[in-house]
Amino acid sequence: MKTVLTIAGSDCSGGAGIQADIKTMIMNGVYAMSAITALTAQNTTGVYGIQETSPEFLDNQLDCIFTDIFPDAVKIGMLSSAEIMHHVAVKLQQYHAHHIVLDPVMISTSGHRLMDKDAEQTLQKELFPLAEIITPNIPEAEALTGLQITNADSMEEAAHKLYESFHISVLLKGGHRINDANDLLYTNGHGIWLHGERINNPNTHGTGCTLSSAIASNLARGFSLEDSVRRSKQYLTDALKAQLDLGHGSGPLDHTLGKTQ
Ligand SMILES: Nc1ncnc2c1ncn2[C@@H]1O[C@H](COP(=O)(O)OP(=O)(O)OP(=O)(O)O)[C@@H](O)[C@H]1O
Ligand SMILES: Cc1ncc(COP(=O)(O)O)c(N)n1
Repeated sequence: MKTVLTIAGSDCSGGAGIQADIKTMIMNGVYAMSAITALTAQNTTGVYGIQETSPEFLDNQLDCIFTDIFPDAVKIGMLSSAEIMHHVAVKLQQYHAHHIVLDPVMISTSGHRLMDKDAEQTLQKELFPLAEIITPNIPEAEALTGLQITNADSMEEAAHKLYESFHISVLLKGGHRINDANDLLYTNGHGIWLHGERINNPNTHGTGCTLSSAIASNLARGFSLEDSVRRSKQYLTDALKAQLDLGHGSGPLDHTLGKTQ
């Protein structure tokens, strides 16, 4: 069985973060492991507290994982501070980790900051160079490029700029636009539009975590980057289509695709 590690924050309500990642990995046919960067107290209505893991304890988790069950791919999610980022970068280099999928989680859907503003530079300088692909949403791509993204052309411009600046593949997610669910994969010097079916479902908590974990799972299983992204987008669409409705806010996905109902 192929193995995947998520380095991310815990969402106690189970919709995003580590919990969404592990559910996704199991459903995408890999063995899931986790190194927890922070505990969050959150639910479908918002984020009510963050307790960061100490950098030394994060090192301890990563050492335990990499010296025993080596991951075939790594997904990186919430990293709340520059210090945590630095420790993750050092360990990933020390162990020659590969197939790294980096979701630059900055602000939750509910509007809460999950990454210190002054950590954005460290993310770009220390972690982007290690990644095979980054998966920003539109607000994150705007923050990273300084461009305003209002349509398909400006999505292409921003993805191209990120690709040129960091020499890595980019999946610019279009979920924040209201009329479609089209994402742009920029790789090997050109953009590929992935046209998605917009599902009428207000419960989208954890879509970004789910997509990046599915991509890491598919890369671990040996699929090409483009195939991994396409398969993952289909999995996410199916999870939205299952129409789970839990909680008082933007609820979680049905990672089982309706199979347990
Ligand atoms: N209503 C929807 N129907 C179909 N696909 C969707 C819908 N909303 C979002 N998506 C898809 O979900 C994925 C994540 O997109 P989005 O831009 O929402 O990322 P995100 O903001 O990082 O997610 P998160 O909500 O976890 O922060 C993309 O593939 C996007 O196209
Ligand atoms: C621990 C953790 N990681 C990531 C997210 C982003 O997910 P979303 O934007 O769907 O709230 C989150 N809310 N919590």
